[in-house]
Amino acid sequence: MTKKLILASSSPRRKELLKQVKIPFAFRKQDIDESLINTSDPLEKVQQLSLLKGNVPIEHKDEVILSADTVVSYNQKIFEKPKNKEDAIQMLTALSGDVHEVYTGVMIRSVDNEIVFAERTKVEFWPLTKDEIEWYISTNEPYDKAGAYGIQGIGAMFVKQIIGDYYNVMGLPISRVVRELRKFGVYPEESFIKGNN
Ligand SMILES: Cc1cn([C@H]2C[C@H](O)[C@@H](COP(=O)(O)OP(=O)(O)OP(=O)(O)O)O2)c(=O)[nH]c1=O
Repeated sequence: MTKKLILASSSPRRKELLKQVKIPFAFRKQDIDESLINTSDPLEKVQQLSLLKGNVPIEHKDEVILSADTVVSYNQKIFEKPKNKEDAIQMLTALSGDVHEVYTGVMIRSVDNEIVFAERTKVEFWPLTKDEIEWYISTNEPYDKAGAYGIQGIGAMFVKQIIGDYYNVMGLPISRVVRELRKFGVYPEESFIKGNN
């Protein structure tokens, strides 16, 4: 029997990506205290945060919970969402003309199973001018995004090349997620690949 996916994330990108591959879901979220996680290792951090975010109650035995967390890592520093304009300027100035990594941690949990994993994508930025950074921030695109940019939006113009999953940068490595969800009995609607995993 197909299980019911519950997304424990308010990220519009994650909703969009699940819809893109036609996986139906409902939404359940609770506020978490992100300061509880204080590791400086990005791989550890996104996995621990996805676990914390996914700690919502399972209300029915057929439910499967999905949660995720994304950070940017550059030069031993972790960039989350910028708190203000200065923060965004600092992040984009650091990322300019260099390679950084984007990590997304994912947690999938049912009544009798749980997995946590993370994907890493390398992103290289073209050199950015001060004016370009100022203008970009004035569009307000950076504020709800780790590292102060959106690869899927205006931020696309900064990206020289990537190695790894593009959708991982957007906040959810969707092709891996689809494969892992199959193991939990969650499939795209009217799936022809059901039972074929
Ligand atoms: C680098 C990058 C990040 N992002 C987004 C993905 C995530 O939504 C966000 C990082 O914040 P997260 O804390 O991972 O997620 P969120 O606060 O948006 O949602 P929730 O905690 O409810 O799950 O940055 C992009 O949309 N594009 C990009 O290119």
